[in-house]
Amino acid sequence: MRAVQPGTAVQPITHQQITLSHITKTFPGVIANDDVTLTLRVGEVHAILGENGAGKTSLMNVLYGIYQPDRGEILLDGQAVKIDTPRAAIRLGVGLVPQHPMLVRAHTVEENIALSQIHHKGASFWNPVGNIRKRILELSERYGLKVDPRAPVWQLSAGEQQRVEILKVLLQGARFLILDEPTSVLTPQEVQELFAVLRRMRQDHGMVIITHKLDEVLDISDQITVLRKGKVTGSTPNQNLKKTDLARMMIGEELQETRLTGQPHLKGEMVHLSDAWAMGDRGAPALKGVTLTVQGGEILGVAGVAGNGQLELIEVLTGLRTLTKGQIVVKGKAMKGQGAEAFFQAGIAHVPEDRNHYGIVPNLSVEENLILRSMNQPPYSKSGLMDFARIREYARQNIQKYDIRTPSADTRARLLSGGNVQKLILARELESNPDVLVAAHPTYGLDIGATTQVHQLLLEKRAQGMGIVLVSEDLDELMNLSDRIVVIFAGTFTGTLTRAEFQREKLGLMMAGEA
Ligand SMILES: Nc1ncnc2c1ncn2[C@@H]1O[C@H](COP(=O)(O)OP(=O)(O)OP(=O)(O)O)[C@@H](O)[C@H]1O
Repeated sequence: MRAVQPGTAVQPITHQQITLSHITKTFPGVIANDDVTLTLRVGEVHAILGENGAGKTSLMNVLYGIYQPDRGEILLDGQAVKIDTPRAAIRLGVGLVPQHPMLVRAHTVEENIALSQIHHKGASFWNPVGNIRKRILELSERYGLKVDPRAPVWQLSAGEQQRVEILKVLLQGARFLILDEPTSVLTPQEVQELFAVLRRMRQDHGMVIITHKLDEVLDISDQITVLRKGKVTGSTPNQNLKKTDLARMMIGEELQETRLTGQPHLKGEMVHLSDAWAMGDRGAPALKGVTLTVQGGEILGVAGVAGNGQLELIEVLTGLRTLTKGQIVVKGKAMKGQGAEAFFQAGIAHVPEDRNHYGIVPNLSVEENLILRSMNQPPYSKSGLMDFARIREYARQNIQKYDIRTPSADTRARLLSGGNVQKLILARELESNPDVLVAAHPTYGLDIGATTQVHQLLLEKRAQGMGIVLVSEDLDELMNLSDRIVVIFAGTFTGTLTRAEFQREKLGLMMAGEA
């Protein structure tokens, strides 16, 4: 076998296009992809748009060798190829940039990249890190992928970690890159940096990007393909298109924006947090003396660039993190030192940021996940006996009400598409009728139709007297829905704005700690 230095492709891959041809993929009760044909070309960013559950991720899993199609084939420059494992995909020049970086936090950038090269066909194990550093620097320079090879991963921002993931696949010799919702973990500035990198990479690569954000699709893509219920409903070059055109292609209707109107009907103080201090996971204070009040009947927006303390704030408000100093009072009761269950019993529900780890029990069914909060209580359980007929009816109603697309109530929650998992969590938390909902990025991963539906639900709940803490990085969402917006920066609040004061530039400066 020819000894090849790690990071060097066995042979340079010069293919110009890869085609998914007439792909059909079914799962029990679902046709995820129905006779789909799509071509990725070097020199193009190809966006795939579609509602939650439309089949975008399944199609990419076929391209990356995770799923085997029932019918159809993959053609590389017109020649049929077999991609039956991710390793086969990598060998043929297909790389996947995961949505959430999967790096070893204690290792450096170059160690992580070296690890990813170990399975590279013919790679040499001799001094892998030394060789890789040079290649990283070359690629960083070529595509503007700024990252320090010697930095430990735990010190990197989400955007930097994503760059490491991109470098990983480039060093594996990828010619075609799959980016599944790459902007979901990024700040607006980081999105622009990523797009600048993609524009430079386009000269040598073909890329497919999945995103629900229509502005981003218009900004970055050359070609747009829309999937609906597993089928391609249209494919068009990105020329003279507007957001409304994309919405119509996706859902067959005009885009509607939901906006809060009228004064809030305040129902009194539900939560009072005063001079709250909490430690972050890295052992430094993440919240430094913040004070806030949430009233019933209002939506309090929390704006900030990720990593400025919002995660810790959410955890403090839901009993997942203990205050090191200060007080938290829920409906007049001091709650400091109590756990998440006590907070839930006190009336606080939570839509977590990391839905797969904290939001669902993946191996339980949709029905079991829906009833998780209340299965031991009447009317679903009496004298220790569960009323399965009632539980089934409850699940049926909520699957319908929240439009959770699932083959059945018995389907394991982990088999739902990302957006439908999010709808399931929202259904469970909102139906527990809390006094306060702490919602972290509640529309993250949702298609535009579902986003509108969630916005309407939040406004309805506000009108019914629920207090809502809405943490989001989407300024439009915050400005459309909030009664007040508090801005968090470096663990402190840089100010609170009321609706009349909402202004994008002002919020941006406050988020950067400059106002
Ligand atoms: N391993 C699996 N087993 C059973 N069903 C699956 C599996 N993977 C996907 N599905 C189903 O296939 C359909 C398409 O899902 P997919 O994840 O491809 O949608 P998506 O367009 O990526 O959605 P989202 O925007 O919500 O991420 C869904 O109904 C989903 O439940």
